[in-house]
Amino acid sequence: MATSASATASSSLLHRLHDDISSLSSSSSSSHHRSSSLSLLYPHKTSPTSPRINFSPKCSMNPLFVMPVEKKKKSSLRTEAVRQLTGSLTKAEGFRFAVVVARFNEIVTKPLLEGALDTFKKYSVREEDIDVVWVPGSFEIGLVAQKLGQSGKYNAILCIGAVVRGDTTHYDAVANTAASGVHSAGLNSGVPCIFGVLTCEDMDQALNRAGGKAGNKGSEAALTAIEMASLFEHHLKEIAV
Ligand SMILES: Nc1c(NC[C@H](O)[C@H](O)[C@H](O)CO)[nH]c(=O)[nH]c1=O
Ligand SMILES: CC(=O)[C@@H](O)COP(=O)(O)O
Repeated sequence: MATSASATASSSLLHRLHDDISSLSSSSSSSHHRSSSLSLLYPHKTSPTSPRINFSPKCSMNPLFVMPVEKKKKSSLRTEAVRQLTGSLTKAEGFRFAVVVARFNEIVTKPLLEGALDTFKKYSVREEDIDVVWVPGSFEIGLVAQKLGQSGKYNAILCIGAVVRGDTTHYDAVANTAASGVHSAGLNSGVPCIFGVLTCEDMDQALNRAGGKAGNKGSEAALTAIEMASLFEHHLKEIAV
């Protein structure tokens, strides 16, 4: 509640304000201007020429009136503060990576690998912290990725291959197995295994994604490896398995 001294101070302030407005309204030319200018000051006014001022402490016009802040209702759907965890791309120095790369379609997988290594270097990953392991084809990637993940030596495993459709349904077996193999390696080892294996209808599609007009998917996969390594190292390591 306002004290009597402050109530007196506020009422003289409001009177002065009222006098100013009266002089304003008598000098203003158009009733519209008058009512609009008054409405800015007296949003609850009852008429343009005789604004009503309520000195009640509960009145919003009283300068001592404190608008009650509606107590934020806690929703069962949301907490007060939502934590958001994400991996950083700026703290890659010191991370260790293994790269499993298929030799099949080497004309494609070699530039994919080079794109990945360039990206690791750009993000300060040391050369001595990268091991490259060659396998015959994409079908073999999953098993080797899991073995490397289970070694506990790496922050992430990057898997690179190029599966290109031929005349038979062999493509489906290799592509599907490569994908499920890399996925299982991550789940079984608990180490991020990144799927950088192209699955393409023809060689043009593959070359376009190995440094051609569609970019370099090996480089993109290396960025994913860095982000996942950071997420696990900086945010998920303490979480009990
Ligand atoms: N056709 C492709 C293959 N085929 C080979 C398999 O990956 C595997 O090495 C073989 O079946 C023996 O187990 N591999 C690719 O990476 N890309 C292809 O297009
Ligand atoms: C993905 C494959 O295995 C494929 O390249 C093999 O070619 P094809 O189906 O003509 O034997």
